[in-house]
Amino acid sequence: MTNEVRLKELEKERHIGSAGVTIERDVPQIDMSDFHLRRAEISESLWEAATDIGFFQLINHGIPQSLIDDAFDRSAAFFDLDAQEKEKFPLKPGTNAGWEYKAQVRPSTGTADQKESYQITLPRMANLWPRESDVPDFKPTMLAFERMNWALAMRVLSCFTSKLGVADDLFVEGHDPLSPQYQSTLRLIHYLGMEDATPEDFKYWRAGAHTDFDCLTLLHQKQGQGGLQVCPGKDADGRVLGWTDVPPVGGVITCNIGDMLMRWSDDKLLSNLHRVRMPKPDESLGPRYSIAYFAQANMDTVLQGPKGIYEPITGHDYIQMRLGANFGKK
Ligand SMILES: O=C(O)CCC(=O)C(=O)O
Ligand SMILES: [Fe+2]
Repeated sequence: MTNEVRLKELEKERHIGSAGVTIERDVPQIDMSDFHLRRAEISESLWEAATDIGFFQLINHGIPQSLIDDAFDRSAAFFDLDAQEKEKFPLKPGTNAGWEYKAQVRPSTGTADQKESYQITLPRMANLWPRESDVPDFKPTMLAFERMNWALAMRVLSCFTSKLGVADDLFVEGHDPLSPQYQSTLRLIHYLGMEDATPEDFKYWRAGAHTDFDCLTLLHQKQGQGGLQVCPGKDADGRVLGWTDVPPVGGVITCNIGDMLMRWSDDKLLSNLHRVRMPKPDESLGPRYSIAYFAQANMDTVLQGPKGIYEPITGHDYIQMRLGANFGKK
């Protein structure tokens, strides 16, 4: 990979760690019901959002609420295990699989996110699943949830193909879940409760400002557990344009375009900054749980935009470059 590639995406993350101002903006809601009948209309709305703010929320998306609830419930049960139990499933740098505690340092802030996470990247899960007796139903719930998120992500991505002028099945082929090269990730996240925190602790971020590495992120939030803020870019002088709170509504899936798709679309689809702030004094200080599915093109997928303005890069090389900058690999 060239130095320009390395610099462009990573530079975007630097110098953006400060609090900034808050601005109210609409994050478009897109109704996915009757998808096959309404495909053209849905595709228009998705394109409009993805080429503008880069964020949108899906409603009537087809993932059953009972499965979302089960996934959050099993996630909390996993994080409730003692640290020495969770340490049996360590995240190995560069793998996006396993458990980490305050290990992700964002280039924008230089400090670790105040969270723990457990990541599921299916071909890399040997010895990383908790036992059935420790967290009953964890694996079957997560396998079902992972696959439904994949299917929804592919549905959304397929809506971009005709406008981009690429093959209808480009993204589905490029994220083939049956391939050993599959590297999309389901990440369970637990932001630590702040009930016993000191004023000093509030100087950190639950998740520092960043853009995602992937093609498309599907983020599940819990009703009332807010903090996610998005920023649609910078002005001509490189100042961020202000942060917008994304209301946490249960069952609604907040989506954003990631850097991999921005590059693959020759910068047509926009990957924008976001972060998770600490609760304010009048907000709940309790823990926050979220679950993100990151659709990341398979390791052997070659990312090359239709106009070819960037040099081709494999999914493998792209993700490794970004993981190295966040988890201190290499
Ligand atoms: O937990 C959230 O609301 C956002 C998480 C996020 O942006 C990420 O993990 O990339
Ligand atoms: Fe993110």
